[in-house]
Amino acid sequence: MTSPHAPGLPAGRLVGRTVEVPPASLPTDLLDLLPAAEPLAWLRRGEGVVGWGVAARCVTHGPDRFADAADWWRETAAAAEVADEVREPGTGLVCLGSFGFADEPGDSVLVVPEVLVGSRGGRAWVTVVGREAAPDLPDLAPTTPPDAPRGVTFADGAMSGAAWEVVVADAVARIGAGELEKVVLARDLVVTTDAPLDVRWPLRRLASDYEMCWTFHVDGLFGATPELLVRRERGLVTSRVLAGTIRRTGDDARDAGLAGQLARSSKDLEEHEYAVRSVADSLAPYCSSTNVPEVPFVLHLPNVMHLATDVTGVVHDHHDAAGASVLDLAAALHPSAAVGGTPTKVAVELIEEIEGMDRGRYAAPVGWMDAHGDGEFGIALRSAHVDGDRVRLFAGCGIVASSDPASELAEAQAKFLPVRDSLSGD
Ligand SMILES: C=C(O[C@H]1C=CC=C(C(=O)O)[C@@H]1O)C(=O)O
Repeated sequence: MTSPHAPGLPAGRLVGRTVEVPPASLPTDLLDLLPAAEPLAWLRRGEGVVGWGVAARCVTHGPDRFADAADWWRETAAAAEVADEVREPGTGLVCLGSFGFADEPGDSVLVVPEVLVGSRGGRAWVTVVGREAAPDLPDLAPTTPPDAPRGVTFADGAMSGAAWEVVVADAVARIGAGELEKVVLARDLVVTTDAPLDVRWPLRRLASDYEMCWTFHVDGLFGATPELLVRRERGLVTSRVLAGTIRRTGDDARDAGLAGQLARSSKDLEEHEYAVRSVADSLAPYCSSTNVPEVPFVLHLPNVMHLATDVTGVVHDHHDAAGASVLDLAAALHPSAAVGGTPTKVAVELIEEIEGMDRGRYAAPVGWMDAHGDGEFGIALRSAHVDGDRVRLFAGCGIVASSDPASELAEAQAKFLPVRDSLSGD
């Protein structure tokens, strides 16, 4: 079920080129290049891709949303003619994408920008894509900065905090009764602003305040996620698994003690183990070898700390076009136990039954992919969906048998902070 072209887009094969540019000719912050209309971004520590304009767009939905998008991409890339003088992952034809969490409702989107600017390892490039003829290279100068959001007000989304605690308690009871081992429950907040939000404002804040996260925006979904669902680079696969969280206090000495507490917490280690196992099991059929560290490390973010494990592997047949693409891998991994639960099917059904909201594209794959199937997809956490002057923020927590509803609510509040703060006008 694909809609291959956005209304108004001309038909015809994609033609373009990638040229190398001196990094010094670009602004230090690639976000400064973005226009207000339909900006696209995937950046970490100043490296990654930004884009604008729509050369091609595909919308899928339903249980086959990943497979339909992968088919569209293979066909689109095979028909395209893009002269690539750089030949690195992320050069040549590239799309950015964001997928729905659940099979229904909601759309998943892939966009090929007309202009994409990339930067990695000291090299920078520009790709331009048009229909039947490659467009001229654009002037790469900073655009007019975004206006700060005004009149920002916050309200509960589908549920108040108190009602959500009752739902968490219900999940704990069901886990205690043996129905499942773990479920990740989320809630939403609704923000309204006086005028339509210019998403470049929160993007700049998130990229500078959460530089160890991947800051993204695709088709209204923006955020800064610490969790890389999967990276595929010339056949090498990496996945950063996060699960198990403790809030930071802002006092470095106390936080160091809390990090030790997190690393020894049986509740958090159990929650983490489910997430690592779900990722390793899902990658195994696609890889000739995988490496799963036995002990997690503690990832420090400004608002929270997480137990983290980097799982790595080598894709079968990666010299062959039949080798799994990063999108195939993301589809196989979604939803991992960091956002669904264990067993997956029971957890996803429980989420649908008791969470009381539509997750949209929160907690699902978001990222980019090139014509060789290399790319990066993160899990859209610490994220929000903007629609004009209305923004929906999301945050969730892994629930296991020993979870305490009040602590989980406090953890969810801490996970709202990155996007909340990014919307403040100062
Ligand atoms: C579901 C979220 O976080 C997941 C990822 C890392 C740690 C988690 C936790 O400790 O509960 C969650 O599984 C979220 O941030 O909305």
